[in-house]
Order: sequence, then structure tokens, then C-alpha cells
Amino acid sequence: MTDAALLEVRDIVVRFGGVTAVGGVSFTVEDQQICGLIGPNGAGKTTLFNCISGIYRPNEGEIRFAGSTVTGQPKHRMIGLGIGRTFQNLALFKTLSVRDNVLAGAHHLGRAGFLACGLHLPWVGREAAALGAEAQRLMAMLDLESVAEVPVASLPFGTQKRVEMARALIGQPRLLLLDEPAGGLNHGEVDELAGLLRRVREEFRLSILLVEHHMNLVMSVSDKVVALDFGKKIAEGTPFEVRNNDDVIAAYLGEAPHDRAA
Ligand SMILES: Nc1ncnc2c1ncn2[C@@H]1O[C@H](COP(=O)(O)OP(=O)(O)OP(=O)(O)O)[C@@H](O)[C@H]1O
Repeated sequence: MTDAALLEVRDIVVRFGGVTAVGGVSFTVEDQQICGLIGPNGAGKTTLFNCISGIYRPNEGEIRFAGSTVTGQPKHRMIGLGIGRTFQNLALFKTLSVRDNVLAGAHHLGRAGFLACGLHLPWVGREAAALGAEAQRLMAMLDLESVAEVPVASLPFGTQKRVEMARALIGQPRLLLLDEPAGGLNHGEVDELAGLLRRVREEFRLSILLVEHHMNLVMSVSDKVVALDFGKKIAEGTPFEVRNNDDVIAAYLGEAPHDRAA
């Protein structure tokens, strides 16, 4: 193990035609750290997230994960390397049950291909049993056991978000990217989410990079916060430092982000 951070984002630039969505951003996420990524609408958070999860290839810069360059790798490779994510607007199989959605997150872990399954080889059954047990453990942890066999489409939004998190976790990520996990949740659910994120970090010994507008949540769970505005990093530090940074305050003055003052 070297001293290098788990995730290193170096001088990333992303342009869409004439728009520079991300204009040379660098930061790191350490092993088992929770890092919040904040900024007003259009600051470049989602674009940066999409580069780290392999959806976009940056025009310039480098992304290093666990000591290796992963810039521009497709998203299935990123998942295989240990970068899991959830989406702002959910990306679940709506007609499938909670259990099947969670298991779908493990497809890259199994060794069993079509032939091995067809031949009913013994290790195929052992592998399926182990994944089934892990899905059960995750559903228990995320309070999903009572809806395990229910199609996700019929569940409340907050519950579907927990299904997405379980699906990401079964893939055994070392870094979990969460895109606005508090979006659409009520106050009670946001409080529970804060506790859940800490438990997930402890239990799975992973790092979390969190894009979030809900300032109370970001400031209460993050070890470190990175603030963007107009595609540039304007602050990086502890939640206290970033919350009191003049550039961050100025960037937010034009907006009214929820609960900022709290
Ligand atoms: N596919 C795209 N094509 C053209 N411009 C884009 C595209 N995606 C993002 N942009 C632009 O890039 C800039 C950064 O957008 P981005 O969605 O990354 O910001 P954000 O911080 O995630 O905003 P929000 O908080 O509203 O989700 C914005 O000016 C946006 O209009």
C-alpha cells in the first residue's frame, strides 16, 4: 500500500462545444474518507462525477484510482475496478423485485458463464448461494427485507434510493459515488441517510464521494468538502472551513440552497 490517495482527480477539463463544464479541477479522496462535492447549479459536479464513473471521457487531465490511471475507461471497467455509483434519478429495473435489482449489481463478480450454469457445476451453486446471502445481508442493513420480493416501481422514492445503494454495495466498491442521495427525501429520511452513510463507510471500509445540494447532510457526514463554481474548484477543506469560505458564500448568494444556514 502506498501513500497515494484512493482517488486522484488531476486537472480535469470537460468541454461541450463552446461550454467548458469543468475547467481544470483537481482533488483527492483518501481511503475510507467521505468527501462532499458541492456547488451551485451548473457548477460542473455531475460532469465531473460522470468522468469518474466512466460515462464521460475528459478532454484533458487524469483520473487515478488505487494507484493506476483509469481516465476514459468505460463504466463497466470502472465498476470492475471498484468504483460503484448511484444516480440522481435512479436507474433501476422497475418491474423486477428489490432482491433481483440488488443481485443485478453483482453481475461482474460471478465467474459462472452460460456453459457452467447449464452444466450445473457445483461451484456455480456455491457462488449463487454466497451472492444470495450477501443480498440478504444488504437488504437487512438497508431496511429492505420486508419488500424483498416487491417490484421496485411500486415502492416510495426513498425506498428505491436504498435499493440503488444496496445494488451498488453488492458490487464490493472501494469508492461509492452518490449523486444527490438526499434529493426527494423528507427530513426524517435525510437524518436516517446520514447515519446510514456512516455505517456503510464503517462496515464496508470504503470511501464515499457525495454530490449533494442538501447542506446539512454534506456538512454533517463529510470529512472533507470540495466546492465548485463555474467549473472551477473554489474551496477545499473541512466542512467548517468550506462553509465559512468567502468564495463559497459568494457563489451561493445568488441561490437559496436548502438548509444552508443550518
Ligand atoms: N451534455 C451536455 N451538453 C452541453 N452542456 C452541458 C452538458 N452537460 C452539462 N452541460 C453544461 O455544463 C455545465 C455544468 O453542468 P453540470 O450538470 O455538470 O453541473 P452541476 O453542478 O451538476 O449542476 P446541477 O447541480 O444543476 O446538477 C452547465 O453549464 C451545463 O449546462
